[in-house]
Amino acid sequence: MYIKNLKLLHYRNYDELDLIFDNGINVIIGENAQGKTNLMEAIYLLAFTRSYRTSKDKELIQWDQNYAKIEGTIIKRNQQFPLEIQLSSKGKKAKLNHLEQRRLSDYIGALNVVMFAPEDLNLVKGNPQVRRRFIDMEIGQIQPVYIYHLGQYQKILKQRNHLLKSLQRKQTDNLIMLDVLTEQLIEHACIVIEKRFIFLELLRHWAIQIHKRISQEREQLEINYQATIDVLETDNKEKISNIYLEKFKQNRHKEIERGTTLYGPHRDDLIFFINQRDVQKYGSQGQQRTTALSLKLAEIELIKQEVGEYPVLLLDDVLSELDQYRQSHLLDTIQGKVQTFVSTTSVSDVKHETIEKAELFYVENGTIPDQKKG
Ligand SMILES: Nc1ncnc2c1ncn2[C@@H]1O[C@H](COP(=O)(O)OP(=O)(O)OP(=O)(O)O)[C@@H](O)[C@H]1O
Repeated sequence: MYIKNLKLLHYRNYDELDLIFDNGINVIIGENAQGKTNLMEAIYLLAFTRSYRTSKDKELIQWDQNYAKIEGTIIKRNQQFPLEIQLSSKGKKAKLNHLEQRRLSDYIGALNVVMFAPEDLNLVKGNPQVRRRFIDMEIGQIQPVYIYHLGQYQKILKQRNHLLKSLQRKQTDNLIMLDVLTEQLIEHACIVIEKRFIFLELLRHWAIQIHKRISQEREQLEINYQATIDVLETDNKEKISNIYLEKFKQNRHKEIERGTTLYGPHRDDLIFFINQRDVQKYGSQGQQRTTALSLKLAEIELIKQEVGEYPVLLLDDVLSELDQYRQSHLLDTIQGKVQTFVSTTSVSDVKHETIEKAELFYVENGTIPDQKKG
């Protein structure tokens, strides 16, 4: 799939923008603070309805305006799909084929995007939240129903935590309510964890072989899921549910004492091993980068496998962070099959052969003077 055109209105530092893109490589070039990342962010927003930089939609609206609009047409299975996001003080609207989609899960998945930014190099080294976000976003765009279950899980988790806090402070003794919320929580936890296991198996399939290739057959990558309960990836939902039930039963006092939910997918993590050693603890910076790159490339292949088309790739300021070898590997892999947006302050950061074939967009203070108008 690819994005044919993008229109921005009052978005960040873009007053009005109307661009046509190449279905190959598009390079966004500009000095610092001109609007390169804002453009990448707009494409990301079109896919996920939210930014990866802020949770406050208000920040996305141009300072002196009270609404913003992002429109794009995607081409998928040789058909055109218009997408639109409207932001205002009244909230957010997401339209697919000109029709407003009330449920997030009815919109997400229309446009598949894989984002690779310098923060992603932190995927291995960073905190567990970064890795959970990575799997949640990826599963969500392949299987939008996952977003629904995750949303329900988080909603119940919040209620349960609130109740545990009240129990801790002895403001209530409603243990029946705790049982009800625990049961509801487990129901969605099981679906979340089961979908994560399925995703992980697919991710492993691609990431391990890609990592092997980038490391020139020297390194064997392993990816483990670390849960807060003793569970096997082969366990079925019923078994997982029983394990959770038992865990919560045994630790009721501990949870009340701490005033929070101690078990569940919101506390799970991924652990990466190279040649059987924990990469987070023992890996060199290079090995951590190769792991992050392998995961991103695996994601691209996985989406192709599950959705039937390659996603759009956003490389936000990340090429300069990769050495020549890793950059070549990345660009050679995607060339000719994945529509890619590369942002950079200097064309010299991007391989010459790539620049030669790319469409170039020069950004200057929220405008692209030579834009190819849609
Ligand atoms: N809501 C907004 N309204 C108007 N301008 C904004 C808004 N939010 C951010 N900006 C401006 O957008 C610019 C930043 O753009 P962006 O983050 O895309 O920079 P960049 O070109 O990627 O730069 P760098 O190379 O430094 O990352 C800044 O000048 C900032 O002040």
